[in-house]
Amino acid sequence: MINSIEKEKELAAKEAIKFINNNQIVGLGTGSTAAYAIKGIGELVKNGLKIKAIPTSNRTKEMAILLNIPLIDINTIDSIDVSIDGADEFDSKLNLIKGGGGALLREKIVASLTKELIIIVDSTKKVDTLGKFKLPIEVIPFASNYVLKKVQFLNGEGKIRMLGDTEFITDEGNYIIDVDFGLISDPIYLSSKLNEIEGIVSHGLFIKLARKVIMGNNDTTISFESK
Ligand SMILES: O=C[C@H](O)[C@H](O)[C@H](O)COP(=O)(O)O
Repeated sequence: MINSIEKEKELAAKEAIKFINNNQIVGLGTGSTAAYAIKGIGELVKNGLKIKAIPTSNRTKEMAILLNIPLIDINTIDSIDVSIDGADEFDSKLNLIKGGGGALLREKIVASLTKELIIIVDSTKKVDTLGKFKLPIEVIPFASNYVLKKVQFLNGEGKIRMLGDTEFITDEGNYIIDVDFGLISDPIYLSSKLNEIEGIVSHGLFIKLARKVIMGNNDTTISFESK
């Protein structure tokens, strides 16, 4: 089982990197599936592909440096041509839950700047309705208790993510609250309500950002395109 899931991730990644062209600015996602794409991009660069990349986390940055993938400062560009990233869940409208690895804030900024966001997943990530995966919400530490209380009014039961005995700290120095909202029948509404809460820096609902989801499915891949 484990191996077939890894195979699906790798197949999806291999398919996605075919959409990268010379001289593009490329967003590099975070997580175990995105790592396959980064490895593949490293190979392409070794073989002469000319790109400049923007990593979505410190982990991804380290990996890109090890693979000699040239990087560019996000604050010097106006848009990103293509980004390849993973997801924790996706639905038929290509709305996503992201942030299982805690990188959602930079990922969402990169996704928002991207012309073509390609999401790569294994077949366990496809759902009819988002919400089985607890929604990661990035909060400034000062507001964590306030946000925990506020999400209760939206029927969310949250817990601060821990790493052993201490709070998990994101690349931007924040906490993550993982919130169980039950099944999310209206992700657009929930997203807008969460955007109104002071202290939330970002949340893992990615609405209408993905252009394409490439899902590994046994020995092949299936592509879902946004309408
Ligand atoms: O914060 C992490 C990211 O949103 C990941 O892309 C997401 O959690 C999926 O990760 P994986 O490919 O390891 O399942």
